[in-house]
Amino acid sequence: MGVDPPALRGFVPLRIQEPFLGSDGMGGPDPVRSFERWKKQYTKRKNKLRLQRKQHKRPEWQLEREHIARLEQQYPEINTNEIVRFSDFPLSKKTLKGLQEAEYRMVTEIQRQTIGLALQGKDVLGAAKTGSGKTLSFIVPALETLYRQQWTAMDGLGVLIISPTRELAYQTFEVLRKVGKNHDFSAGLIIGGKDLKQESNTIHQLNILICTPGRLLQLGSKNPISIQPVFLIPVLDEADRILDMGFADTMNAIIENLPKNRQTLLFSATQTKSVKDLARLSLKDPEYIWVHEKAKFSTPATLEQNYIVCELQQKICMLYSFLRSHLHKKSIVFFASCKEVQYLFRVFCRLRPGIPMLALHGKQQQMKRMEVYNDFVRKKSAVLFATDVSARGLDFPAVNWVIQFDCPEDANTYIHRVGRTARYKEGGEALLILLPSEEKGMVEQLSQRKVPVNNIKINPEKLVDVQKKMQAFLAQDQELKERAQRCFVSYLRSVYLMKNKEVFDVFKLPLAEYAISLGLAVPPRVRFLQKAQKQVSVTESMESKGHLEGQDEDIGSSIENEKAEECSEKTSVQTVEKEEVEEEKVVGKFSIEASDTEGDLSQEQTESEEDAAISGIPKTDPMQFFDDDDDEDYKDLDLLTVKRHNVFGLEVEDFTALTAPNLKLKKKATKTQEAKKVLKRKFKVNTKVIFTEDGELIQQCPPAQKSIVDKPEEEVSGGINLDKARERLQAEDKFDKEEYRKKVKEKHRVSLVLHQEGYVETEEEGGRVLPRTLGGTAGEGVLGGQPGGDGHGYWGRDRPGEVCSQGEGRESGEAG
Ligand SMILES: Nc1ncnc2c1ncn2[C@@H]1O[C@H](COP(=O)(O)OP(=O)(O)OP(=O)(O)O)[C@@H](O)[C@H]1O
Repeated sequence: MGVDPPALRGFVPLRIQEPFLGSDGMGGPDPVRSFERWKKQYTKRKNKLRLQRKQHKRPEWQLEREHIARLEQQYPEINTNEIVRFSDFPLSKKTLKGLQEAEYRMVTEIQRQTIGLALQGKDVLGAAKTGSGKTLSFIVPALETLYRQQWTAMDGLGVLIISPTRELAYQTFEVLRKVGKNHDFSAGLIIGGKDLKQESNTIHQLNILICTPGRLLQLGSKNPISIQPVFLIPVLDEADRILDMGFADTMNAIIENLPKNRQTLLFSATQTKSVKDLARLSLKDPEYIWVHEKAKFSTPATLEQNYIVCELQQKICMLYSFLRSHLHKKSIVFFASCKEVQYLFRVFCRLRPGIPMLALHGKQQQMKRMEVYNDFVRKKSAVLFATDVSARGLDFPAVNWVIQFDCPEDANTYIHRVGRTARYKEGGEALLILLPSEEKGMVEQLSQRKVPVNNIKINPEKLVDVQKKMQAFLAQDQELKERAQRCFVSYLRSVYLMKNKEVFDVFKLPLAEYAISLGLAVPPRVRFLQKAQKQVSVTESMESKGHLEGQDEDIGSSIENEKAEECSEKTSVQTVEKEEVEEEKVVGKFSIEASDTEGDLSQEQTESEEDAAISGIPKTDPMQFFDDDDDEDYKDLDLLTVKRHNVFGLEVEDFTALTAPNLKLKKKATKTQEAKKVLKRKFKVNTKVIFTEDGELIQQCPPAQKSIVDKPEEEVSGGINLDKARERLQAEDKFDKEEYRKKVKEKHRVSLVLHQEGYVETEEEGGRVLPRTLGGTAGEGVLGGQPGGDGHGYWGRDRPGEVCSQGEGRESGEAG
C-alpha cells in the first residue's frame, strides 16, 4: 500500500499485457525467477568491480605525481603564440582555481612570454611597462614549482621574493594570498617593523618568504640556516632597484648565502642590462624578455603626460591651485625628500584644499604606513604626498593623476612614478613640474627614453597665492617653522646630491625666494652648501692661478673623497627601504644642521625680517588671496585644468611676463649696503630712562656705559660710526679689566688679613652659622654677580639652613 506497483506507472504494463509465449509454447520461464537470476548476476559483477577498484586504488600523492608528470610532459611543448588564457598553460588545478577566483583569466603579454619559460626552469629577466602584470609572471611559476616538487611545510623555504619597499612586499603578499589560496604552502611577509626574534623564529616554517633586503639580511645573520635550503627560487621584483648602489652591500651578502641550486627570476619596468649585475647573480643561460622593447613609447599608451616649467618659488602655489581644481580626483604627488613631505603635508592640511590629504614616506612608523596605504587604496578621491618610497610597483586602484612636484632623479624614476596611474588598460594623466634650469636636461633624457611629454602652460591668473597664509601659520607655530626650515635644507640637499649636474644645479636656485615661498622670512643657513661653495671657489681660484700641478693629487683625492662621501650619502638618500634606518643618520645630520642654525637663525631671522622690510622685499603679492569658503572662487578654479596642450593659449613669454612682477623679488642687498641705507636715514636709537628714589637718572636701554669714556656723539647724529664704536669698545674693555683687577686685589688683601688675624667669631642668624666678615652683614656679598665671581657668593643668601664652610662664607660675605 502506498507504493504504486510498476504496472501502474505506465511502461511495464505494456509488456505484461502481451500474450507471453514461452519456449514450450505454453508461456515460457517465470519472469520473477529470471529477474532474480539477473539481479544475482548483476550484484556479483558489481562486487567484483568494486573489489577490483579497491585493489587498484592509489594514494593521492601518487595520483598527484601522475598529474605532475603529465604537466611536465607538456612544458617543452608550450607555444607562447598560442597562449591566450591562463588555462592554456599546463598549470595545476589549484593555481588555475586561484586565478579564476581572483578573476584573472586572460594573460597579459609579459605573462604570456615569461610564465612558460619559468615553468621550464629557466632563469628569466622580464621587463615590461608599468602596470602590465609582472607580479603574476613570477607568482604563478613560483607556486607551480613548489607544487611540482610536492613541497611541504617540512621542506622549509622554497621561494624568496625580494621587494625594495615594505608596501610593495605587502602588496605582493596579498596577490600571492589570493592566487595561491588553494595550495597548502605557508607564506610569510617579513619587512621589519616587528620583533626580529619573533620573525626569525617563524622564518624556518615558511615555504614562500616575501621580504625587503635589509630585513632579510638582518634575519640571515641571525638565522643563516633557515635561508639556505637545497633548492630555491629567488625572485627580485624591481630588480634594477634592488641591484643598484643603494642595496649593493646588502644584496651582495644575501647573494653569497643563496644556494647554488636555484632558478632566478628578475622583473622590472626598467630592467637592468648591466652585465656586472647579472654576473653577481650567476645566472644560468638567462632568458631576456623585453616585451615593449620595440614599442614606440616606454610608458603606457593610455597615459597622457605633460610638463610645466615653473619657478621654484611658485611651485607651492601651483600645486595648491592644481589640487583645488581637481577635488574629485585621486592623485599622488611625488617629492624629493621626507622632510618636504612632512612639512608640505602639514601646511596643506592647514590650507584646507578641500580634498582628503594623506602622506606616505620612509620616516613613518610601520603601522602608520600600512594605514595610509590601505586608506589611499580605499579612497575614491584623495591626494597622497609621497617620496619615492611609493614610486615603484604600488598598485593603487584608479589613480587619475601623478604629479611630480620635484624633478625625478632620472628617466627611470620618472617612468616608475608615472606608472602609478594608467595601470592595466586604465587611463591616467601625469604632470611634471620642472624648474627652468631643469627643463632642457630632463626633457632630453625623457625623449631619449621614449617618454612622450608635452609642454603645457599654466594660467597665472588662476594661480592662488598661499604664501601669506603660510607665513601666518609659521608665525604662530614654532614647530611648523622648524619643519619649514628642515624642508628647505632637505630639498637643497636632495638637489645637491643628484648625480646629473646638467639638470640639477643647487647653486642656481633662488634661495631667498624659495624660503619665502615656504613661509620663511629668511633662508636658513645651509652649511653643506657653504662648504661646497668654498670648495668650488678654491678649486676655481687654484685653477686660474695655475697652481694645480703640484697639488693635483691632494685636490684630486679630496674631490674623490667628497665624491665618495656624496655617493654614500646619495645611496642613503636613494635607499628607499633603508630610509627608516639610514635616513635617521642623514636626517640626524639635517636636524643637527637645522638646530645648529637655530640660535643664529632666531637672531638672524628677526634681523632679516626687519631687513626685509627696510630693503623693500615685497611681503605681499599682488595675486589674490584665496578664501576657503568663497564659492565663486571655487567655481572659478574649476576652470583651471592643466589638461590639454597649451590649454590657456599662452606662450612661455606671456607667462613669464605675466608672472614676472610677482616672481621677481628684489635681489637681496648685502649687509654693508643695508647698513649704509640705515646710516643715511639717520635713525635714532630709542632710549629708556628711569629714576631712582633719590631722583638719580639711570639709563636702562640701551645700557648706560659703565666706563668713563666720553658719551658718543652718534647718539645725536644717529646711525653707527664703526671706527668710533670700536674705540669706545676698546675703552670699555680697558675699564672692565681695571675694575676686575681691583676686585682681585681686594680679595687677596681680605684673605691675607683673615689669615693673619684668624677667623674667630661666628654669628647665628636664622638657624645658619655665618661668618662675621668684613664689610657688613654676613652673606650679603656681591662677588658672585660680578666679573670674576663664580656664583658661590650667593650661597650664604640662597641656601637657608646650610652651614657654609669657611672659604664659602668668606667668599659670600666678601667685598660687600
Ligand atoms: N592577467 C591579468 N588579468 C587582469 N588583470 C591583471 C592581470 N595581470 C595583472 N592584472 C592587474 O594589473 C594591475 C597591474 O599589475 P602588476 O602590479 O602586476 O603590474 P606591474 O607590471 O608589476 O607594475 P609595476 O611595473 O608598476 O610594478 C594589477 O591591478 C593586477 O591586478
